[in-house]
Amino acid sequence: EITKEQRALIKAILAAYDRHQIPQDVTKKLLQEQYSAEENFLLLTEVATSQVQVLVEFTKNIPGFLSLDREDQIALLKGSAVEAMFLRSAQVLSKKMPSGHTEVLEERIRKSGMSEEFMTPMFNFYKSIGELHMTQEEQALLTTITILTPDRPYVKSHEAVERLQETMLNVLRKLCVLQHPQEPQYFARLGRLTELRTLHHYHAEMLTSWKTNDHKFTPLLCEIWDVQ
Ligand SMILES: CC(C)c1onc(-c2c(Cl)cccc2Cl)c1COc1ccc(-c2ccc3c(C(=O)O)c[nH]c3c2)cc1
Repeated sequence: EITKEQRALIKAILAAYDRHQIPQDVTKKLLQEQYSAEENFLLLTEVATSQVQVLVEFTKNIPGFLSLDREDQIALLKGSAVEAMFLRSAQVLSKKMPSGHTEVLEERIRKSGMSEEFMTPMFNFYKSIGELHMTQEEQALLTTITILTPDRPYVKSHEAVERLQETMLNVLRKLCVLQHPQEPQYFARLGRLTELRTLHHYHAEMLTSWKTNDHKFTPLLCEIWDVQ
């Protein structure tokens, strides 16, 4: 029994999630011919930069986000960007996004100069996300919940963020029961995505390994990931 307010919340978040997508002219570049490690890294950097811009716009539309302390808004974005991008790229790689050019994206990630040790956990995560068959609402809510994680570095008003996240978790819990009646454990399985945290940790090492091989990031990625 989802309340009227909760239904309005889902509608607002889903609308924002659908409205803020990477422009076609950026994702189309993934289809171009060159497949060198350098070319793949450059393309992924461009797509990631565009994805961060889209993420910032989406976050501004999360009801309640803009009423948080300004510095906390930045801390939440910086702390969640990698995890939100794992979720988004997972949706693309599990063939949910026709615009994602799934095979090409996977190929470029595998051949972008990232060390082998990150491939296995990363693609295992992609596989487990694919098996969840999340609806668009669940994807949007899960991304929102990831962004509203209170225990990110430098977040000051922990409780304010926790209250917002709790509101979203309550909605997602009810939605899962409604949308996956045959699987009462579904919401708990979504919780298993705490793997996201370990991927976040791997990612920091990935960045260092790319950096040591003199890979350049864009100013926006440097700012959000505190590199260089
Ligand atoms: C700086 C680069 C080298 C990097 O560093 N770590 C990661 C990285 C990696 Cl390699 C994996 C997971 C997370 C990150 Cl940040 C990346 C590349 O990150 C991304 C981010 C986002 C997409 C992505 C999103 C949406 C769509 C989409 C649609 O919406 O229609 C269609 N195609 C999409 C592609 C791909 C790659």
